[in-house]
Amino acid sequence: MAQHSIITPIEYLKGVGPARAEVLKSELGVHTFNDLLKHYPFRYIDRTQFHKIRQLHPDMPAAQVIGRLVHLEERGERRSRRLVGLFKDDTGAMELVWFQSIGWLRKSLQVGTAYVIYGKPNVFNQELSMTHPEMEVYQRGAKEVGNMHLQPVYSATEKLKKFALDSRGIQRLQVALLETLAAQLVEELPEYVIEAHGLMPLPQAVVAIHFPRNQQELGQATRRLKFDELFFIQLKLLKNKLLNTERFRGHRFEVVGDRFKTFYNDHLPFSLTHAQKRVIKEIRKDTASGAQLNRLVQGDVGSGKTVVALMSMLLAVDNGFQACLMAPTEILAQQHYHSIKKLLGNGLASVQLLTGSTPKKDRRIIHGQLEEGTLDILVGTHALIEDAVRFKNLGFVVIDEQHRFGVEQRAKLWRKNQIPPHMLVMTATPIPRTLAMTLYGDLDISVIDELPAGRKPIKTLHLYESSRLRMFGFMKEEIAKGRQVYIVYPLIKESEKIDLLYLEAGLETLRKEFPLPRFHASIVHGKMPVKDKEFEMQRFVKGETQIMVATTVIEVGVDVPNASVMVIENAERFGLSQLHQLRGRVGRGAEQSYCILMSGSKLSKESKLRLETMVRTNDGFEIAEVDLQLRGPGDLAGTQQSGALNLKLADLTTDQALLTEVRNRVIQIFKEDPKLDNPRNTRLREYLARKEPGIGWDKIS
Ligand SMILES: Nc1ncnc2c1ncn2[C@@H]1O[C@H](COP(=O)(O)OP(=O)(O)OP(=O)(O)O)[C@@H](O)[C@H]1O
Repeated sequence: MAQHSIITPIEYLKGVGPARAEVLKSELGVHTFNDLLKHYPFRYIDRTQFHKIRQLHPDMPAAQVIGRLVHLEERGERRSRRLVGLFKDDTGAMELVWFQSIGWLRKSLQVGTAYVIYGKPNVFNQELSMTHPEMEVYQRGAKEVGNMHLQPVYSATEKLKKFALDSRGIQRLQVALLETLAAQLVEELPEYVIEAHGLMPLPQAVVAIHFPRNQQELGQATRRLKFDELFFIQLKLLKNKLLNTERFRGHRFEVVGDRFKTFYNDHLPFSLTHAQKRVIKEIRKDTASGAQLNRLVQGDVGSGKTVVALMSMLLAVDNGFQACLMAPTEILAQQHYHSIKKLLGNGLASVQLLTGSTPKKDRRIIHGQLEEGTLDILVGTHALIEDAVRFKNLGFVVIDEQHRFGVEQRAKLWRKNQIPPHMLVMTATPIPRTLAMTLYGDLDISVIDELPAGRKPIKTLHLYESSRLRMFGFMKEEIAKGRQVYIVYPLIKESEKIDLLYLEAGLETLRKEFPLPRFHASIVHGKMPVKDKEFEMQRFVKGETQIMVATTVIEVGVDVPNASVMVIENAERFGLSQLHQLRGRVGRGAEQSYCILMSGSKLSKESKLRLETMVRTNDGFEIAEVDLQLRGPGDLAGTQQSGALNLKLADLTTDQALLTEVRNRVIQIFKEDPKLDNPRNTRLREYLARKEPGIGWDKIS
């Protein structure tokens, strides 16, 4: 007989076969032995807790009772046909009711026998009852000798189909599976790691997660398996990071030259925050070290990332290299280009913009300048990674809003030079630390955790439609003070048509409320040609219009310090981080700023929580944590493509402490034994060479 392993297709498991395999595949995504092994119970029935009938109450989610079935009869006709049993213990009696499988139950249940039953207590016509309880013949002494344990409950397949599997059916398959794989349940972590962290042995943990004998055992098994999941992801990520610094020597930026200094002393219109200074220092240290810089800069909205990027690029230019900055949208690229030009003034460095809509003629000129090396800094969109774009000597790359670019695109820029350029990734989406460690475990992380001095916290209000006039009045007051206002409408792809209708209806009301010539508005939405968008944006930037009506194109990066009010229409339709990003468009100057969240009155619990969170706090990291809890990491921008989040047990919101413990361990391992040559790390070396999944972890792309 062929040797089975965890990658064996599921049909070869005893009790499965081709037909049932199809059901397992299509309904539970279980294709292999491994998939079934990791189809963990979603809860356990505690077979050690019992109730007496007198203690039962309809508020209990479920209860377990030992008693005797003293009567059984069928009642009702056709649709109301049911099987009713009378169940007694020494404190009382109750009815058990079944509407399905009546024939089969009549045959299998025995009046006069003692059963352990499990189900939800109900009260019907003031009588206590249980519908469709699970029934198990009670074995005398079972409770006393303590071999009743936690019973796993699995998510099951659709009940009524042929070859369906209920939780018990899956439980039986798990038993068969664990027997078949018994010889292969071997350790995957080095012994000293298991010992140092007090971990339950893997073979035992795998069995105990499915069939725990008690809560304590379940706790230990869960901890062990979570540890493995996180451990192997970290191992891979940190190994990559190590390889990068090892294999890729970086350009050494020896000097802090004239441009950097002149900019700092003469051009900078404000003094840097401590956080900005610290991050620039970190970057200088990296680039002087001779190793390639690979760093993620996280900063909350408005924390001043652009200046940090610019000063890093100047550092490159001072050392004879070119630099580029890639943004995810055309508008953002334009914004960066304009603010960089403005900050630099004349003569410090040459800057150009390259996007999809750059005319051919200009493109050619830019391409030429790049290859000759006469162009210092190039700002743009995806257009930067096209093959036609060749640098003479690219030394530094800044990527704004990393999560919109895939890792692959990052790599493409990287390959534009023989020695790869330094790579700085900036993200305005605060990523909770745990997620950052998992997603960007291969990058160093810097955080700009301070806003420029003098900023007043934005005041956020949640208003319903009934307060619309009040809101308009407030807008007028602010405009009268010389400030500018954003109004944002949702624009979600699937319902673009409806959204455009909203936008148009909203515009009509606005025009009535804010008539020309007193008021001027810019209008920007996704359907407009880029040129028109840019024109409208610029009118607002220059202060020619007081109101900017937009769909979420202004979500990231727009910088108009004079804008003091952000009104978000249908705010309940936005995600939390999106709301936070939008709010970040105001509060960028010294004035008091406001964010007004408009919503309908019928709100789901989740929408309410989102809006409440926004009103309560301005802290991007706190908001990101709530967002993570609400949506799970899979939904956070960009995480889908990471592949690193294939976690079955570990939960990034609740297992932060464990993740830190794991990560520190992995760091220490590489510190002591970078190549994993030490025999005690053999299992880890083998892991890194393997392609197929392991018992305690899944394949990691
Ligand atoms: N140290 C500072 N002191 C005062 N103002 C600053 C400072 N640093 C940056 N700014 C200004 O703050 C505003 C926000 O900076 P920037 O656009 O770089 O933010 P950001 O971090 O990119 O935010 P976002 O991700 O929201 O675009 C800009 O107008 C910038 O000129």
